[in-house]
Amino acid sequence: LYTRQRRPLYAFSKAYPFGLPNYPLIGQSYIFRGTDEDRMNAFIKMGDVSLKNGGITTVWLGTKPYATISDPELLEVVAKACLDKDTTTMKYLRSVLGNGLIFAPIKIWRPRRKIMAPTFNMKNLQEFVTVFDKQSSIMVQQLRAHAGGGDFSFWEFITAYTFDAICETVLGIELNAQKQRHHLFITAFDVIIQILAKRMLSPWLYWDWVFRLTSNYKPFITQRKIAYDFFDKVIRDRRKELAEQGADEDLKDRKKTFLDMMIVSSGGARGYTDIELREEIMSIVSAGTDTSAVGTAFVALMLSRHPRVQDKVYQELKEVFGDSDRPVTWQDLPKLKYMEAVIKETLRLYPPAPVVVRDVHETVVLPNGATLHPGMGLVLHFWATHRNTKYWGDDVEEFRPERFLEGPLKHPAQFAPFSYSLRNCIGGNYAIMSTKTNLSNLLRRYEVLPPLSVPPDQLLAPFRVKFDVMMKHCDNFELRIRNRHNGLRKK
Ligand code: HEM
Repeated sequence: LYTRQRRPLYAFSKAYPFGLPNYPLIGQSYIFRGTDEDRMNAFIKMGDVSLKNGGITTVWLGTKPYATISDPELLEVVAKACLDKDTTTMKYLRSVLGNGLIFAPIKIWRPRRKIMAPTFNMKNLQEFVTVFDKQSSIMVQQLRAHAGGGDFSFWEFITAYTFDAICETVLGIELNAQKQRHHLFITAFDVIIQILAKRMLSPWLYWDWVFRLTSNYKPFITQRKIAYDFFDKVIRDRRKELAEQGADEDLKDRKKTFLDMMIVSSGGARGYTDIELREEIMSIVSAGTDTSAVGTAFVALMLSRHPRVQDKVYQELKEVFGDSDRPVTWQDLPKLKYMEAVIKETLRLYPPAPVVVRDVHETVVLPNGATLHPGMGLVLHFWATHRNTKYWGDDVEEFRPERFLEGPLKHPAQFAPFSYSLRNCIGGNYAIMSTKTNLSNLLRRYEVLPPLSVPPDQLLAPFRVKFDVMMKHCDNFELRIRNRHNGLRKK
């Protein structure tokens, strides 16, 4: 494997070493052995070494070296120069999402991003706030059984909320995941993600013939079909409805969904095929559900550990809503400035997508003189960038939302939970608006408290986290809630 073309890769790795043995065929991928928590710890270790080495280190996954970046100045350059996702690890996600925006090769990605971008404009997002409000009010109702009770997992409530909100805004259907639980389609999604996460970080499963021999293959195929059938039916029904109305270009009088808008913006009946539509719709659903749920759930955990911060959020809610339990409107959201700082500070410490993996196709010279070469991979390490003391100061591990209210950051790429540059998250504003609406309803009704299972002297310890295709809390986002007796809610 040591050929002349690969010489620069070895030279790079020598200049920015990770410091662990690099074995033939598996490289350093053995650091990802073990549980989901071990996998996240391996990513954290990569980030720590990168920070210690001035924001860059090299980790070998199989026979490919990955430059791991944690300095915003370097991150800014590579995020712009290397737009293609890493084929080695991401092709397995493509085996489900096809050429959907999130993993599409760059040639397909460009025109598709142009079609999707306008559907996320602010006016459309504002209309979705009524859906966020309706669905989060259901969540608040469902939580009643736990008010004043013991520890419970917030995860199942918040994940059902995001599924309901996403399915209504994207597809225009009421999934009712919050009321029904265990929806066939959600189970399918869960199983697919678990299997893909394992495959992506296990080079020995990269060969299809090996994967086919494992016990994961059959459930993967079965669940993928369930997911496809679900989306295909929604798309067929929607097309039919639009055709029956005889005006698939005119959405003026109906409540818009991403599916409708995508049919229109791709060119109506002459635009996206059903498969292309399914790819795009599945991309939004899969990119938008777990990420938002993880983000909001970590905010709730943080508030449960930081009562003074929670008090300030509550005071702000009182200023905006007074004593009313009225629905949240889009006009309320920009007023919740402190809440926004709390959300950002949580995303800084616990970014739901802690890393993004890209490919290097052309030579790129970095501001520190390092040169990336074709054949390398790239890890944009947001977790570590968010802990870079050069930009954040020595209190990086502290939860201090005020840092987002103290004027502009030192570098635009030092805070990148939604990634950076052209291929960043298209749903960042959607996520913040959905989270703010959800928290406004949750926190007007309940106070969130830490779980009794965690000893008081451990409450401010960093959370134990794990990685499937996303970062999550090892203890399933356990907390307690209590009704606010002095509260705003009259019901
Ligand atoms: C807290 C919530 C969220 C986080 C932390 C997050 C984070 C990210 C990240 C890190 C990427 C990868 C960007 C890259 O490769 O550099 C991404 C891409 C994407 N996200 Fe999000 N996301 C969130 C919510 C959402 C929501 C709510 C939606 C849709 C409703 C969404 C839709 C997408 C799509 C479609 C892409 C692919 C964009 C492209 O490749 O052009 N995300 N997101």
